[in-house]
Amino acid sequence: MRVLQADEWDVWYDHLELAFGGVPDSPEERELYKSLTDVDRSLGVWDGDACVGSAGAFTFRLSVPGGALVPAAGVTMVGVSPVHRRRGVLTSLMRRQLDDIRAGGEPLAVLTASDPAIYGRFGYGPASYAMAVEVDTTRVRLSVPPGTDAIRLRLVDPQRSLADCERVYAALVPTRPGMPARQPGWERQSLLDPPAMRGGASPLKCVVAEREDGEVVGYARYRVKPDWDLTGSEGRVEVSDLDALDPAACAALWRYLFSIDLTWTVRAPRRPVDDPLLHLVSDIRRSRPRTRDSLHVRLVDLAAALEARTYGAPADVVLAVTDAFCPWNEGRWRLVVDAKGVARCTRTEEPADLELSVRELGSAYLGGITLTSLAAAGLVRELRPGALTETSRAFAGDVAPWLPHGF
Ligand SMILES: CC(=O)SCCNC(=O)CCNC(=O)[C@H](O)C(C)(C)COP(=O)(O)OP(=O)(O)OC[C@H]1O[C@@H](n2cnc3c(N)ncnc32)[C@H](O)[C@@H]1OP(=O)(O)O
Repeated sequence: MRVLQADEWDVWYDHLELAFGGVPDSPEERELYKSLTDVDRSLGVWDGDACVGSAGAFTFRLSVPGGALVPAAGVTMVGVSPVHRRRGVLTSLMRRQLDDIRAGGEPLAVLTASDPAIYGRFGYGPASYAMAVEVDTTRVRLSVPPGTDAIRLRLVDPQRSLADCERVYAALVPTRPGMPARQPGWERQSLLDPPAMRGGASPLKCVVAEREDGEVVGYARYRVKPDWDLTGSEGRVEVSDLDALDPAACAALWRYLFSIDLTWTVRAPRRPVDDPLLHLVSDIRRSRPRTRDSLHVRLVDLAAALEARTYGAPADVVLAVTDAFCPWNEGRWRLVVDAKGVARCTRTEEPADLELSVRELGSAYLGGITLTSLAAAGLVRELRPGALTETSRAFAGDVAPWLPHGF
C-alpha cells in the first residue's frame, strides 16, 4: 500500500470502476473526479503492477450544530478488486487512512456507504438520512404561504446562474448540519450533465426564484422526462437540487415544478427528512416519502469533535466510550455543556453516566439521531438515572442534518 502518484490515477480509477461492477463513468464525470482527487490523500494497494485496492479522501469543512464548519475527511473511492476481496485489504486501507486523518488534525471522517453494513466496524455511524419523494402531481395539491406570489421565477442557463445559486447554497450551509461548505471545483458537480446521466430526460434546467428587488433567494435544478402512452402524456420532473432561503421562495419553486405541462410526477431523490414540502402537500401518502441512510460520521479526535459543535441544552455527563479501531478515543470523557451550549470535553476518572461506542456518538453527532432512540435499541447504556435524557436533549438538534450531494 502506498500513496498514489499523479500519473497512476487512471489505472487506480479503472480499478475502482471494476470494483463497482465495471461500468465506466462518462468522460465528463471521470474528468471531474480526476480534477477533484487529492492525490496526496489517495491510497493504492498494488499486486505487482495491478491496482487491487483504493481509498481517497476529500478535504471538506462540514457544518455542525451551531453553524461551525469543522474540518472533515470526506472518505471516498473505496474499492477492492473482486479477486482480492475478504482478505483484509479494506481493513488495512481504513487503518492507514484513519491514522493519516488523525495525524493531519481533522477531528471528523465522513462518508456515504455503498453498502451500509461496511463501515460500522471502523467506527462510522449513520448520522443523517436522505428522503426521496415521488409526488403524484395529478392528485397532490400544494398550499403555499403568503408572499409566494411575489416571488418571480426565471428559467436560466445552469452555468450562467451558478454564482447566484452558489450564494444561496453558501448561506444555507451554516443553518443545516451535515452540509459540506463548497470547496473549489465542487460547484461543477451540480452542473454535471452528460447524456449518459440523463436516462432519456432533458438536459439539466435551472429555475431561480427572485425577490422583487431581483435578489436570487432560491433555485431548483431539474430535468423533464417525457413519456407518452395511449392515454396521453405521463411525463416526470426529476429534481436534482432545490435550495431556498425563505418559505415563499421554497413554495414558489415547488409550485413551479408541480405545474410543468405534460408531467404527472415530481421525483426528488435526495431531500432533507424535514423538508418543508412535507407540510405543503395535501397528501403525504401520494408524495411517497422514503428514507435511507446518507452521511456516516466517525469521530477521529473525539474531544475536538465534541467541542466543535454546540448543544441545545446544558449537560454535565461522563461518557464511557469504546473504540476498538481507534483506541486513542477509548475511555471516560467528561462533557460539560454551559448555558450557551458551548462544551468542554476532557478525560476523567470519574464514574461513567452513559456507556456507548464511538459509532453511536457519530450517529448522534449532527443532532438528527437521538441518543434516546439508540438506547432503546440497546446501543447506549444509562448508568446514572437521568443521564440519558440530559445527554440526549443536549445532542438533539432542531434542524435535520442533510447531505445535499454525493461524493
Ligand atoms: C466510501 C465509499 O467509497 S463506499 C464504496 C465501497 N466500495 C464498494 O462497495 C465496491 C465493491 N466492494 C468492494 O470493493 C469490497 O468488497 C469492499 C471495499 C466493500 C470490502 O473490501 P474487502 O477487502 O473485501 O474487506 P475486508 O476483507 O477488509 O473486510 C473487512 C470486514 O468487512 C466485512 N465486509 C466487507 N464488505 C462487506 C459488505 N459489503 N457488507 C458487509 N460486510 C462487509 C468483511 O466480511 C470483513 O468482516 P470480518 O472482519 O468480520 O471478516
